[in-house]
Amino acid sequence: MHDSRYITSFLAQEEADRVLANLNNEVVFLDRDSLKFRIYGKTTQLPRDKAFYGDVDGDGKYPLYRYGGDYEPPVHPWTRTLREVRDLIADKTGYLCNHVVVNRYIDGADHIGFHHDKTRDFAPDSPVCTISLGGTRKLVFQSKKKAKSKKSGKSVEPEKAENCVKSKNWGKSKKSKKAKEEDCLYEVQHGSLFVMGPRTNMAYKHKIMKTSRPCEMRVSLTFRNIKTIADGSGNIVETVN
Ligand SMILES: O=C(O)CCC(=O)C(=O)O
Ligand SMILES: [Fe+2]
Repeated sequence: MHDSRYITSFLAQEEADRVLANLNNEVVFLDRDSLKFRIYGKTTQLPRDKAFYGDVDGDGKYPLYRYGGDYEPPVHPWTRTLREVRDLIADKTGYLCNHVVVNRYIDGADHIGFHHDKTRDFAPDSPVCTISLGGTRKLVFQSKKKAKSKKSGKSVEPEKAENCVKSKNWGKSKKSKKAKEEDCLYEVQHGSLFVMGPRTNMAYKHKIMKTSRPCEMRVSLTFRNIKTIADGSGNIVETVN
């Protein structure tokens, strides 16, 4: 799909197991109550856990990723394992990231709805590199053009993508009417890397679907290269290009 890539076994099974076990000890997640947000006038808890880590220097300067919430959570210095994975991605793909959002989906009810990533703080043309750990979940893309054309009644062909699996009854049963609206579905599995390019993020919305099937906890590491740097008090001090 456009400029994205899905690499199933970026980390070997044992390596992915070790990374997940280490992160369970190292990462401190924010309280879900601190991440409450308003939707349609109602205050709702975020349906996943989050934590922010990255390049925090000796003076407390850190990469600032304004992702759209009212509250800018603190960015902690890399843990040993997060830095290790960041370095591995840089070695293998050439993408050097200075920031990661760790998402934890405890069960199938935890999810992230359709959205595109806010890019105002991204280094130009940089991708989002996502490592998946734990339970397999469905990552779904829907083209913004198609969502629009649904309103205008015009049809738009979905793009063909490599490694993009379709659900079993994709487009067949009435139940999967929703699936017809989705262009591309990846079953993001333990140890995989999804590189979402800037053009994909611009042309598509993405989500991690809810599921009613039993599923293991999933942790995703969403690495980004952030150009906006803030000081310890949260004031923007520089923009690196
Ligand atoms: O958990 C994932 O793989 C996706 C998370 C995501 O889309 C985001 O944090 O913006
Ligand atoms: Fe996202």
